[in-house]
Amino acid sequence: MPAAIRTAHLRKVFWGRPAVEDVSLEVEQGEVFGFLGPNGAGKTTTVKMLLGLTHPTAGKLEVLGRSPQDKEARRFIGFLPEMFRFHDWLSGEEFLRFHGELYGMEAGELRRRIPEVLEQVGLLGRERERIRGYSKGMQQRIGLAQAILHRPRLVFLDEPTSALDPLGRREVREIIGRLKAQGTTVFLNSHLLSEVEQTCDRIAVVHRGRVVRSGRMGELLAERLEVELRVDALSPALLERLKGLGSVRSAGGQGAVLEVDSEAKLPRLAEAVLHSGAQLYALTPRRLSLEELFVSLVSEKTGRRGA
Ligand SMILES: Nc1ncnc2c1ncn2[C@@H]1O[C@H](COP(=O)(O)OP(=O)(O)OP(=O)(O)O)[C@@H](O)[C@H]1O
Repeated sequence: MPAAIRTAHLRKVFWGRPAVEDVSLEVEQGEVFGFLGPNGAGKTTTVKMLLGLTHPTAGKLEVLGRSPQDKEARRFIGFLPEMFRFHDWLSGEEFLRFHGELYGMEAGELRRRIPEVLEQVGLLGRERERIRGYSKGMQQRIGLAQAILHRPRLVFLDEPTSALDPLGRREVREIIGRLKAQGTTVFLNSHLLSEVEQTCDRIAVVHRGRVVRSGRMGELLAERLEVELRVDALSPALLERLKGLGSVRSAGGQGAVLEVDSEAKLPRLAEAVLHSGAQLYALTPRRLSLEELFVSLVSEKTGRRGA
């Protein structure tokens, strides 16, 4: 089975300025893959190359084992663009029928499939209304229905929940879960990191056009820990030792909070305290959330926090 997406050293330059410097990705079929990065990192440009909407300046890419320009490959791909807003004079049903015909679906199949996807996205009963009158959340739902209508093997979702309330977001997470259960690959682009954390199997973080980190969600989150240390007295010598073991976030008279890159550092922290002659009252490790990991990764490269 070919990878759903494979890129090697993908690069795109607009008017002499690189939007994507060097992106190598491998997404297996059936995975939910999160593609993350701060504004302007090159995510949309990468997705456009994967969809065959813009040509790379350099590098290689394959989607479902084929070139994105290949018409056959396109039949198996679904796409929900960000800020989805067009054909709003059509009713939801007309809009889906129009897209189904573009995908080459037969009339009978469309009659069966349209109510199914409307149900999945929670719009059954509203399909006769014009999209112009839909709320932002309903517009995002009809866009999602369009992206999955032809049962794609690979679906690109660009900020699929930005206009949805918490219930709507949960429903989209459920839809993504069902797509995964059916073996569909989902390539998700989102700034809502708590959602990505709950939804994705693997992620890549892109920054200034380069992949700065990628891997399985669980493994990436296990890589870094925040540790709270409490001691009877934090001497300058102990503080120096702590700085050698991790990145100190805050330090006071009787404690410090620092970030370390593995659990193996925990006994070494305890040793450092004991060797300094201080009394260890507490050593409390905590895993970082995806949002904290993201901020940490991006700010390491730029010196910017709170991205
Ligand atoms: N058609 C274009 N012509 C010139 N520059 C472009 C074009 N498209 C994107 N860029 C530039 O390339 C860089 C990457 O943009 P891109 O839209 O890929 O980022 P992004 O990661 O999707 O950002 P966001 O999260 O804000 O959507 C930006 O500096 C952008 O201004």
